Amino acid sequence: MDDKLNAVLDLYYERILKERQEHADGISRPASERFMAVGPQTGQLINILARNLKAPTILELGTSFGYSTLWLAEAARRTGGRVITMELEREKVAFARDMAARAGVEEHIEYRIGDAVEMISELKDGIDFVLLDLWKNLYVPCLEALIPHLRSGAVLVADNMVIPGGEDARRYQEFVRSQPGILSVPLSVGTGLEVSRFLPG
Ligand SMILES: C[S@@+](CC[C@H](N)C(=O)[O-])C[C@H]1O[C@@H](n2cnc3c(N)ncnc32)[C@H](O)[C@@H]1O
Repeated sequence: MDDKLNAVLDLYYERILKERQEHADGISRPASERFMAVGPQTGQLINILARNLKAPTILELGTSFGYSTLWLAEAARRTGGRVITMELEREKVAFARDMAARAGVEEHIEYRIGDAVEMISELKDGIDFVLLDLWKNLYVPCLEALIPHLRSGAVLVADNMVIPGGEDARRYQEFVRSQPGILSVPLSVGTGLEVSRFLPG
């Protein structure tokens, strides 16, 4: 991490803490205004995992305001890879773009606006790393759409397995663990992750 990127991550972190405090105080905001960001531990973990890959194509499902994108973009910059990130809300993406430019990593990120489930099927490239962090009922349909695009050795990280957790998270864990060629474990980092690797054959 360089100073420029760290400074932007710190700005996000202030916002993340504020949002958590508002939640604890019972203040509710519409989803369109909420960052719902992964937090620094998960950010660091996805950066470590993605940095271990050679020139990876990294796919992020659920950009929101672009916090996790920065951790992934830093890994892309180091490895000669790139990040494709998908988000429904155009205004969030505009903010994410500005912050990535401030952090100096914008050239490593391609933003795609729309429904990720539909856009996955249009992917032309093989995918080496995936962060699943959109609405939880979409994790299973996203994985179904993703499997034909995964390169051997691809790593998948799914967020929010424990907080908020629930039926959708359990369904995803059962589904990913039952897929041929996928090894998968839960990890108690951040709000609870499922980390999986695609190793067919
Ligand atoms: C938990 S937030 C992502 C947080 C982000 N990964 C971070 O750590 O900064 C989930 C985001 O997924 C987006 N989303 C929900 N359904 C989607 C869909 N079908 N396609 C694309 N994005 C979607 C929401 O608009 C929301 O911004």
